[in-house]
This record gives sequence, C-alpha cells and structure tokens, in this order.
Amino acid sequence: MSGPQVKICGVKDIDTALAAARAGADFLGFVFFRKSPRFILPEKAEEVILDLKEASFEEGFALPKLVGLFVDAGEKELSEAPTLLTHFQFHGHESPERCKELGDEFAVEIIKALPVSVADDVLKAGAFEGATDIILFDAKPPPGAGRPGGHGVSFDWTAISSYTGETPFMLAGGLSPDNVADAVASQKDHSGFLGVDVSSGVETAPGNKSADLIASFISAAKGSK
Ligand SMILES: O=C(O)c1ccccc1NCC(=O)[C@H](O)[C@H](O)COP(=O)(O)O
Repeated sequence: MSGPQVKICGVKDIDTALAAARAGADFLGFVFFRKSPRFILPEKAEEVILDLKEASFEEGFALPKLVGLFVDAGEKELSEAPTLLTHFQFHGHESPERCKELGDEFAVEIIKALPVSVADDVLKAGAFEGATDIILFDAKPPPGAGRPGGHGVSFDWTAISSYTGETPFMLAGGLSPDNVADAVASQKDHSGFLGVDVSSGVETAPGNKSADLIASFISAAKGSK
C-alpha cells in the first residue's frame, strides 16, 4: 500500500480548506445536506474552491480532490453543485445503477457510503462493484439520528476483513488524531484500503473545524506523528 489518503469532511470556509490542503489532505468534503451542522451552500462552496485553487497555484501545494456529499439528491440539487467537484459522495438510498448513471452524467467519480455496525453490513458493498469508484465504510448512525453521518461514533474495524471487492475503500466513523494511526494499522494489509475520512474528530464543536486538529490528524494518519 502507498501511504493512506486522507479526507477531511465538512469544510465550510476557506481557512479550513487552506489548513487541510496545506497539511496534505487528499480529499476535501463539502456537505450539501441542509440538516447538517456542516452544511454549506453550493455558491459558498464554489467560492471556497476557487480561492483554494488560486492559493494552490500561488503557494504550490497540491489541490485536493473535491467531494460533494449528498443524501438522496435529485437532478436539480446535483446540477446546482459546484462544477469543480471531482467526486459525489452518496449517503442515502442510491442504488448501484443510480450511482453509475449519475457518475456518467455529471462526469465525476462516485463514493458510496455504506453504514456498518457488523460484518454482514460490509457484504452490501458487493452490489456496488463496477458502479462506484470508492466505497466508504462509515459507522452506522445512532438510532433516531437526523443525518446519516458525522456522529463521531466508530465501529469494529475488523468487520472490514470480510470485504473482498475490487473497489477501493475508505474507513470513517469516530476517527481522531488519537486513534487514526491504529485505524490505518488495522487496514494496511488489506489490498483495497485507500485511506481514512474524518469530520467530528477534527472539530472543537459540531461544524467548527480546528486547523491544529486537522494537521495532527493528517500527520498521524500518514505516519509522521
Ligand atoms: O457530517 C455530516 O454532518 C454529514 C451529513 C450528512 C451526510 C453525511 C455526513 N457526513 C459524512 C462523512 O463523510 C463523515 O466524515 C463521516 O460520517 C465520519 O464522521 P465522523 O464520525 O464525525 O468523523
């Protein structure tokens, strides 16, 4: 495995985007789900992305891949998303066929999030083989939760050992600067492991990202803690 990729999810402003990109984030996620404390308007996300792009040229850091998060979004919502997004990440009931269709229609790569609490949940990834570019194994939300992700809860990572698909996967749910090295170590021998994703674990309150926590998370994930 080459080094794990890191996705910082729930970016709402240019300061967070710059902090993450300068620290070496590989993906930035923008949440387009209104009920989330990390919700960002598409127009604001576009501005952040354009400013980030300009800074990447000026300062010479790599522009991360840019991911829009959606929950059962329709065509209108998807077509209003920033045009510079490289990936759509789906957290709803999107079928494999719909994932494939939307990836082709919008010329983006697709990340499909699958909620996991037990090993059997991981087997659901089989249906998405060939239909998505990345699978995100994320912790199942607590009962009654009002959104499908970003709860800071984890699951037993050994559940992923039952995954034998060809589609690369990322691991999410309850990761933080303190446990991400263990999470990476738990998956490093799995040929499909692409990296890790975090939201709450780099925040001081729901929706408030910390530049220091982001830098610590990325160093710990990439092995230079
Ligand atoms: O983060 C949200 O508020 C959110 C809302 C709606 C759909 C998905 C959402 N987050 C998905 C993510 O990719 C999170 O990074 C992932 O669930 C991990 O979250 P956390 O446990 O807080 O690190």
